[in-house]
Amino acid sequence: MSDRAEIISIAMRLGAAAAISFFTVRYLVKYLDPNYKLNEESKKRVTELFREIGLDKEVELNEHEVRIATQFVGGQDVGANWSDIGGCDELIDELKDRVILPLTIASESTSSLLCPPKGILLYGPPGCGKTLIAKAVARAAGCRFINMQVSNLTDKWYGESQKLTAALFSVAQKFQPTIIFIDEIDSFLRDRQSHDHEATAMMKAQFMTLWDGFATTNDQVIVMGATNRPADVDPAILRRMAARFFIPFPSQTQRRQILKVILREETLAEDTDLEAIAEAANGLSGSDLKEVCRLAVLSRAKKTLADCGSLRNRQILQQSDLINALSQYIKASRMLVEHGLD
Ligand SMILES: Nc1ncnc2c1ncn2[C@@H]1O[C@H](COP(=O)(O)OP(=O)(O)OP(=O)(O)O)[C@@H](O)[C@H]1O
Repeated sequence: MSDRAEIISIAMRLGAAAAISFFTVRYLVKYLDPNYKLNEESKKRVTELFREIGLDKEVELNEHEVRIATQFVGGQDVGANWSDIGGCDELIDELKDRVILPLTIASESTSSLLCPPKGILLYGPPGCGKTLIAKAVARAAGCRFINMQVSNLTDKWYGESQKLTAALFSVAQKFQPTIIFIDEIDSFLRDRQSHDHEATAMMKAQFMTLWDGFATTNDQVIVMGATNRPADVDPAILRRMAARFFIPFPSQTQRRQILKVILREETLAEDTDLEAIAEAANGLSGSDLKEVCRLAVLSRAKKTLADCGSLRNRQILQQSDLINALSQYIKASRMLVEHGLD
């Protein structure tokens, strides 16, 4: 074989070896990376979500930031409006003064005392509208809303949780103004305990350090937590959430207002007495009232179907529909208590 042919043959063998190595390494990286599939799915979800939210700015995100960005609330969910909330007028006024106003004037204000609080705690019994109110605040203030599921910050691989926690704050900063909402903050940032797993303890410490970092800048990133058990929240966290709002069980007047909001798109019979329903619904939360209304509308739909064969001519919701739904709901709740499930 001539020298030339030999050189070509060596070059071809080297090329083939390089190609095989390249594809082998690529294959190994792809299938040995435990988060490969998750990262690919996250990228797709984020692209879709950003389109929904109207986020068209080109921002570089690393793989951890992409996973966090899937927690942005978009589409239907982001729609909470003040008018979707019943019976909380005083609270809404307070939120407008203490949170929305500072957020909207932040860019023109020269005093650091005018900046919005970096931590907000919404506390009170379950189902009384904490999440609803948090979303409405984000919407009114024109903020991005990250509904942080704590499980998304915990990763079984060493060091990943810290990278995800760092990504949470960097994503929030890149898309500010942002509200990071953490439901049941007591279960994540609960009183630090000696038996906390080392990685969990490190993540909590890092969370607080990053949060403190934001507290001293002009970045508009707010951590908003909700809890039914404020006494279980780590005191260090409580101290960082200087703005606290109590959302209690609604009073009778508030229950009537909530019913009015929930039923605003229904046609009610003229003699409907929401005050009487509100009185009989003593002790129920906003979420309970929503279920009562759903049951009432459902039973009316069933009657319409039986009478007319279709829902095209929907019948008017009667007081009796609401009364029956309420007693059905209360009866079921009592059974839950009797069976020790509530
Ligand atoms: N004040 C209210 N006005 C209108 N609807 C309400 C109100 N409070 C609760 N609801 C209804 O109940 C649902 C559940 O409320 P939400 O999830 O905000 O309660 P929560 O206090 O965050 O509960 P949890 O502590 O269990 O997370 C809401 O989506 C809404 O439909």
